[in-house]
Amino acid sequence: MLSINVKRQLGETLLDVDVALPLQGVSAVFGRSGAGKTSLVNILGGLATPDSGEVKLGDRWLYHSGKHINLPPEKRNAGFVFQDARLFPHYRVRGNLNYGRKGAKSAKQFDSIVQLLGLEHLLERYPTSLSGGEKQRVAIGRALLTSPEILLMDEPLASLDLPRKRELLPYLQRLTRELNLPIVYVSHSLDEILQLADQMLVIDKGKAVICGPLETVWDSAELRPWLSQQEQSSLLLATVAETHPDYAMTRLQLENGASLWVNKTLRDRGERIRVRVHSNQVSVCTEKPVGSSIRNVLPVTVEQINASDDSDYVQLRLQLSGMPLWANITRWSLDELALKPGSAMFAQIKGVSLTEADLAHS
Ligand SMILES: Nc1ncnc2c1ncn2[C@@H]1O[C@H](COP(=O)(O)OP(=O)(O)OP(=O)(O)O)[C@@H](O)[C@H]1O
Repeated sequence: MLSINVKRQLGETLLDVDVALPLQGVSAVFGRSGAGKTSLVNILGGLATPDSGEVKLGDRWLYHSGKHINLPPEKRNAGFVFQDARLFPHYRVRGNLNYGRKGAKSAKQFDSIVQLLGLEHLLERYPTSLSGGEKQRVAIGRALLTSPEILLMDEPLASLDLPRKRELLPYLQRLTRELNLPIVYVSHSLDEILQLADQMLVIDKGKAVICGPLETVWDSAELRPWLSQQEQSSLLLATVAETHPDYAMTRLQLENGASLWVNKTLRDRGERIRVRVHSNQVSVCTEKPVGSSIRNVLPVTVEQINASDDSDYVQLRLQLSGMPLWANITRWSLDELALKPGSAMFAQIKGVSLTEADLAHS
């Protein structure tokens, strides 16, 4: 585990976090601007010192105020990737990659990281000739070549425009799948977190609001206040079952056996997938609709109705045989359908609303 129990006064905000993150997969640190995400990751990397507390990586203390332990960054065995690549302009890509490379590491490791990040054809170039996404790939390569025990990434896509984000994301996905390296990944983008994270820590005003497996945090009441109506969604776990013979659509088998058609051709049968279903794209009917254009009609039970006076819509938490599915409906619909907890309904989800950005490897 990466055990973090630290306090640090940041201007008017007290960063006060006590969590343990598993040393496998990607732990996303999510929160609003100014929540304390960068301060936390800087503390983990030794770039900032807490006022008190402890940080333990596996069985090694990185910081312990009581024992007066505070390892400098270079002794922490942590790779760091920042928002901006921070490459040395006077070194070629090869030189940047070699910087900080542990002497004993083999040429084989260098080649495999260069290949993983698609840097082969860039090795002799200088940073000024690289795109933002290419620079970040070099920065990631440089961090990996220090053979870190953990990789700390502070919004590595934040400074890139949308096309460059799209270009870099698949490399990050490959890296997280192919390297057995725990990653702490700071982001305020749920799109990135959906694609990359296994765990999620939510920080608000310096405090850890919730921390746990991605699906649990995604469904939690603690996360909901952070999300706009458009961002509200459910995460369903599924397996690729079959592609449609005539249309570019794929049937996913949900964990409870139900089917979901999505607007993408996925050929890896049996592949495990996470599906994000936007709450605005889920409607409910009291009877099974006939003659509907909507491809996904699933029997559900109303579990919870969240209505607040300051909101013009109502959030329904539905039970889809053991899986939570959220729907946003109007108050008018709520009243007219006389919905109550326990009501048996049919949920409708448009196949066309489930696109590539909503699907992630699980
Ligand atoms: N050394 C410092 N002295 C005083 N205040 C600080 C210091 N470092 C950070 N802060 C303040 O602490 C708060 C948290 O900052 P931090 O950069 O960690 O937030 P963040 O969640 O990473 O934000 P963003 O998403 O905008 O990068 C901010 O209000 C910031 O101004």
